[in-house]
Amino acid sequence: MAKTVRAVVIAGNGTNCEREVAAACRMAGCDVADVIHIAELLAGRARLDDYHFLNLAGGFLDGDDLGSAKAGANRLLHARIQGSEEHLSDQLRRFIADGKLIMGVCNGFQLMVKMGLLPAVDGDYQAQSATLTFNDGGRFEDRWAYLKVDPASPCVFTRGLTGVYLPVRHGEGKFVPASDEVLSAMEQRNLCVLKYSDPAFEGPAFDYPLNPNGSIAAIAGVCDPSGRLFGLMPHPEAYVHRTHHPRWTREADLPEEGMGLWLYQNAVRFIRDHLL
Ligand SMILES: NC(=O)CC[C@H](N)C(=O)O
Repeated sequence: MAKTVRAVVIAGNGTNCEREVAAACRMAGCDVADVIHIAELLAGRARLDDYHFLNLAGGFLDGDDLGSAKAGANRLLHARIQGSEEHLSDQLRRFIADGKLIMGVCNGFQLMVKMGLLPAVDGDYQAQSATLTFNDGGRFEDRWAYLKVDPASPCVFTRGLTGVYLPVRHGEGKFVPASDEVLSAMEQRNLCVLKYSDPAFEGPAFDYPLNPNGSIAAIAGVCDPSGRLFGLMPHPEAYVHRTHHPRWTREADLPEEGMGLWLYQNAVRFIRDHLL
């Protein structure tokens, strides 16, 4: 296990992007990218402690009943490991305290926000301080979006990036902080990592269609103050190769690697530099 970069993707109860996320992890240089069913973790047959990089994939956890990822958040927060006194949340707290990385995509981002893992402005990873709710348009949005990166953000995953172009596919992508205080604390600490933007990545785009869901302050992705926990509505695992680009047959000069891969490569670089 020594010197190997180990990623895990949690699956089950309605996730549908776990294989793509695992493939992106491997393409970015993870030596291990295991897809583990949540039931395996709860049975104690797999442990978060064995990994450096936890991925929460997109999908429709519990059929979006009660609001996307709400039931899943309760499960991850309160479920006990069978035959033990330990809760899964104990493993999760240890994972964060050990300086490891977590990325939630779409339903995984909704899960992190509803658990309180993001934005966690005060470093309290258990109090929910924002939500992701129904798109302003009232419809599921399936399109590509331009995302401007905050260069001053502590986010590990976006280091060195200016902007990325990625697909979104969600019905509940509107990010809403619990209060103006939460929003201003997030802005002050540069936790609003990704904002929907114009195609040149010049500034945030507040209006539809560039902002597909009416997110407050055009927020598309958020990190915690450490920069090691990150969630975003767009799907980086869906653009890891040139041929995933919607106009790849018409646009010459597209690099071989898709822009989404850059986020995973930054994660691997951080793990090699700090955790091995
Ligand atoms: N692609 C996804 O992960 C979708 C998340 C959630 N089911 C929604 O529609 O908002």
